[in-house]
Amino acid sequence: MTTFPIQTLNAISPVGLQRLDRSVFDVGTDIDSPRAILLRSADLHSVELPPSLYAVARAGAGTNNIPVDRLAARGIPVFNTPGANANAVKELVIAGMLLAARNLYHAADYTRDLVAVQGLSGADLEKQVEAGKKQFAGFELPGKTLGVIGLGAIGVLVANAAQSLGLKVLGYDPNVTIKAAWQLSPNVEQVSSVEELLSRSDMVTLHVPLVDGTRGMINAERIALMPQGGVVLNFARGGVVDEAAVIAALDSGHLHSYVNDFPTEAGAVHPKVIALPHLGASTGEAEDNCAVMAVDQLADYLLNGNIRNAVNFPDVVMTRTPGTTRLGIFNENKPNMIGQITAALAAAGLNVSEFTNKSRGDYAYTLVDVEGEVRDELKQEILAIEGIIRARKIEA
Ligand SMILES: NC(=O)c1ccc[n+]([C@@H]2O[C@H](COP(=O)([O-])OP(=O)(O)OC[C@H]3O[C@@H](n4cnc5c(N)ncnc54)[C@H](O)[C@@H]3O)[C@@H](O)[C@H]2O)c1
Ligand SMILES: O=C(O)CC[C@@H](O)C(=O)O
Repeated sequence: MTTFPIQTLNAISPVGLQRLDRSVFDVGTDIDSPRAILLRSADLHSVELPPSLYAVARAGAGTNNIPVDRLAARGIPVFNTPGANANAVKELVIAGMLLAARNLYHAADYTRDLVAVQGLSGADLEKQVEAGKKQFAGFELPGKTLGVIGLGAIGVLVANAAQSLGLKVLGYDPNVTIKAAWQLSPNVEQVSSVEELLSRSDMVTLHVPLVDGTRGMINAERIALMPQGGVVLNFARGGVVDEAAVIAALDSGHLHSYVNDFPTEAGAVHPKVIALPHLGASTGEAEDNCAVMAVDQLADYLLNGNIRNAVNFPDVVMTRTPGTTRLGIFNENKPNMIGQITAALAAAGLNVSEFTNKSRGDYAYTLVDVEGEVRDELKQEILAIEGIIRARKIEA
C-alpha cells in the first residue's frame, strides 16, 4: 500500500495528529520528499516546495503565509479550517474591547508599579490605589457602536456577542455568505461601505483575510472618519491596518487605543497600543479543532482525492465505488477539458462508473471512477492534453 509522508511545521495538536494511521501516514518534522505539509503560521512563501508535494493543510483560517496561487497552478490544494478557531478569536476580541474600554492594561501596570517599584504596602498602598484610580476611569459598552468589517466565521460570532452585550452593531461584508447571513443576529445592521461603518462606529473590529483588496484598508483617510476617541481592534492580520496612520491618530488623540494580535517594533511599546503575541487561536479547544479538521481533510484528499475546504479549488467529494479505480485530475478552466478526458478514457476502453467535475476561478478538478485498471500510459496521455495540470491515480 502507498504510504504518505506528511511534514509538520509548527506545533500541531496531538488530538489531530493521532487520527493519522501510522501504517499509512509517516508524520514528522524531518521528512524528506513530503506528500503533504501540515502547518499553522510558518511562512512558505520563501520555501522551495518539493516536487513530491500533493497538498498543504493549514490548521487555522488565514492562508496569507502560503503561496496559494502558485500551488494552484501546480494542482496542489491548500486546505484551511474555516470556523474551527472562531470562538477563540471572538472571546479575545470581547476581551480586547474591555481592555480598551476600562484601560485595564495600564491600570494593572499602575498597581504592579506601586508595589514592585515604589515598595508600597498596607495603608499606603490602599491610599495610593484609591488616589490613582481616577486616571483609569473608562466607558461602558452598552450604547456604544461596534463596526464589524468581515462577516465570516469570526465576524458573525463577534457581532452577535457584542450585540448581546448591549452594543449597537454595524456590519460590512460585500460577499457575506448565505450561511453567515442566517447566523447573524437580525439586530446587526448591515451597511454598504467601510466609510459609512467607520463614521458611525465608536469601536471597529476587523475580520477579513489579508489579500490585495484588504491590505492597508484602515488608513489615515478612513481613520479620520471615526468619531473622536475611537478604538480599533485588529485580530485579522497586521497588514490590513496602516499602523503608522493608526499611531499618528493615537498620538493626536483622535483614537483612544489600538488593540491587536500582531506586534511591531513601534506598536509593542506605544502607550495606547495593546499588542498581544498572536493569541487569537491559542486555546486548547481551538488548537484541537483546527488540527482535527485539517488532518481529516488532508487524509481524505490523500486517500480518496476528495477536496473539502481548499482555498484554491472547489469542493469535490465523491463516495468511492467498490471495484473501480479513481483518478483525480486538475486542469485549467477552459472549454472541452471534460470531453478530452472522457475521450482518453473511452479510447483506453474504460467504462466510467462515477464522474464529478467542478471549476473555481482559473482551475477545475475532476474525480472519476473507472471500471478496470488505469495503465501508466493512460495517465501520461491525459497529462499530455493541453491544460491538464496534474493527474493522480488514487488507489483504493
Ligand atoms: N488572530 C488570530 O489568531 C486569527 C485566528 C483566526 C483567523 N484570523 C484571521 O481572521 C481572518 C478571518 O477569519 P474567518 O475565519 O472569519 O474567515 P472567513 O473566511 O470565514 O471570513 C472572512 C470574511 O471576510 C470577508 N471579506 C473579504 N474581503 C472583505 C472586504 N474587503 N471587506 C469586508 N469583508 C471582506 C469575506 O467575504 C468573508 O465573509 C483570517 O483570514 C485570518 O487572517 C486570525
Ligand atoms: O495558528 C495560530 O496560532 C494562529 C492561527 C490564526 O492566525 C488563523 O489564521 O487561523
